Formats: sequence, structure tokens, C-alpha cells
Amino acid sequence: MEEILKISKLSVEYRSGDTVAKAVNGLNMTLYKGQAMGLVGESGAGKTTTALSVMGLLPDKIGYVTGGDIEYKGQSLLKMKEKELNTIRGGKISMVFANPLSSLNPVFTVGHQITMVLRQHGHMTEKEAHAQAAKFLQMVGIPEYRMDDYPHQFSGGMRQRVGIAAALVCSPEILIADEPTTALDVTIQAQILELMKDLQKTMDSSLLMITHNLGIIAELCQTVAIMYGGEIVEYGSVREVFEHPMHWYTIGLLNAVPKLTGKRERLASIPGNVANAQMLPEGCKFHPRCGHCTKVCQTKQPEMICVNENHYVQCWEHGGNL
Ligand SMILES: Nc1ncnc2c1ncn2[C@@H]1O[C@H](COP(=O)(O)OP(=O)(O)OP(=O)(O)O)[C@@H](O)[C@H]1O
Repeated sequence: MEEILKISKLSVEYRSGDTVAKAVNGLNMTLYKGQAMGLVGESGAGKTTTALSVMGLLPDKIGYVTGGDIEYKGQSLLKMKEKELNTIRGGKISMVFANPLSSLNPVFTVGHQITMVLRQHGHMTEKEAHAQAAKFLQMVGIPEYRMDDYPHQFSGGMRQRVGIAAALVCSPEILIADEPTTALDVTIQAQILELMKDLQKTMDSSLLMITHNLGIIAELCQTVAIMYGGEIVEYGSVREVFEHPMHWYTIGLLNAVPKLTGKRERLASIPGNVANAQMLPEGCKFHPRCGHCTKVCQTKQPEMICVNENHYVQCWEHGGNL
């Protein structure tokens, strides 16, 4: 399989005054062509920061990549010149945000905004770009006559579909979707996910789906990466990780999912709070919340262990070099 996006030992910090938040800490992740990968973790795990780093959208003078690299088809995005980067970001790699109002410009019609993306990345004439924009809006269920409407004239679900059309219109090789359906009700959510699944398959693009929702991952993705404290703590095929979770954090996340059938039981939760990026613990970052923590977990960071070719875990309980 062709490696399309490779993140190696990525570290990202947010700095404000004397405060430093270590949001991403030596993260490794590889996305292959045509693959759909889920990135899961509690709020504050560093998922959005990872996505923003790939897109070059970390907040200016606050967010800094402090280590590691992000490669698109073997080329470092972090070392690339601005002009070259602009053709990749938005063209070859694009992103759907949780709140489409923040990514759509309120003063331009949606048709104009999508046409602009195409003019910038697709090297088309105005007429060609208009036709292509109409085609993509139609694909996401927005009729052509709505092209002259402004974002505020659409419902939340429609806006999200416009956001998806804008992200897909240049046929990106990588689509990053950050909680694309959290703001929508479940029926619209299902429609949008189905749409993304179809479009991703038709275009053979790779998908990085960021979500809290494990059901979405099971539905859409072949592989899943579990993130905690700015690191991937478990990774593998969705089947392997969901059926045989090995990290106590993954086990906790899976146990916290409500079940629709069987005896009604109290929902399990993971004790304690998510790791504070301003005060990360020594050793395994999950150890203060882990009921199986030993001495080594408190002092030494475990390495990622290969359980089999479809499953990797970073937990002392499953081995590592002491
Ligand atoms: N602009 C910012 N300034 C300072 N700290 C930030 C900023 N954005 C994020 N952080 C911190 O970085 C850490 C990671 O945040 P991030 O938004 O990447 O997590 P997340 O996993 O995407 O969470 P969520 O699911 O809530 O979106 C958190 O501790 C957060 O408080």
C-alpha cells in the first residue's frame, strides 16, 4: 500500500505567556492511499491539534510544532515553501470542520466560495469552475439554484454538506474530517456519513476521521488510532482493536459506549480527568487513571509494541524494554 501521509514523532505546543500546553507529544501515524482511519480520544487528547498541524492551521504565535515531521508522499510539509504548500493544502489535502460556519465565509455565496476553491487549485476558467461547483453541490444534495444563497440561508445539515462539497471539489487525496457530524441530529448525521463514505470510495481518497463516536469509526474506517495525552496509545484494524482492545484506556472507552440491547447496566466511565497538557505525568500518561498501574508505568514511557501486523499497543502490561 502507498504511504500518503506520514506523521513522525510530531510534537506541538501552545504557548501563551508563561503557560505551555504540550498538546501533541511524539505522535507517529501513517495513512495509506484509499484508507479510512479513525482518530479517537477524549476531549483534549490532541486530535484537532494533529489535524491543524497537517493543514498548517495552528493559531499564529500560539501553536508551534516543536519536533518531528509531517510528510505528504515523502515530502516534508513542514519544510516546504509557502507556494508549494498552498497547492497541497486545500487541493491535495482538505479538511471538513465540526462547525461549517467557521469555515464558510458569511459574505460570499456558497457557489462563489466553491468556485474560488476550484479557481485557486483546479486551474479552471470561471465557467468550468461554476459547472464543477454545481456538480459537487448536487452530489451532496444541494440543488444548483441554491448556489447564489449565503451560508446563513442554509440549515446546519445543509451547511455541513456545503463544507463537504467544498472540501471534496478538488478531489483531494486526503480528507481530514474533524467531528463533521457532532452538531447534527442523528438522521442527518447518518446521511452525511453515508455521503462521505460514498465519495471517499468513488474518489479513492484517504480519510482521517476524527471523532468521539466509536460507532462512526466502526461504520466508516478500516483502521483506528486511539489517542491519549497527545500520543497514539493503541493502533490497528478496527476489528482487532474493537474486538481485542489491549490498552486500558481503549478498554475504558469501549466500556463507556451505551448498549441498546441486553440488561440495563450502569454505564462504565474512566475515573479521573483527561491528561492535562500543561502538566503531563511522567511515565505512561494514562497511569494516574489506570487501575492496573505498576511502578514502571509511573516512571517510564512504554514503547509501541507490535502485537501482530494489525495491532500495536503502548502499555507496559504487554511488554517493552525495561
Ligand atoms: N489555542 C489554544 N491555546 C492553548 N491551548 C490549546 C489551544 N487549543 C488547544 N489547546 C490545548 O491543547 C490540548 C489539545 O487540544 P485539542 O483541541 O487538540 O484536543 P482534541 O482531542 O481535539 O479535543 P476535542 O475533542 O475537545 O476537540 C488541550 O489541552 C487544549 O486545552
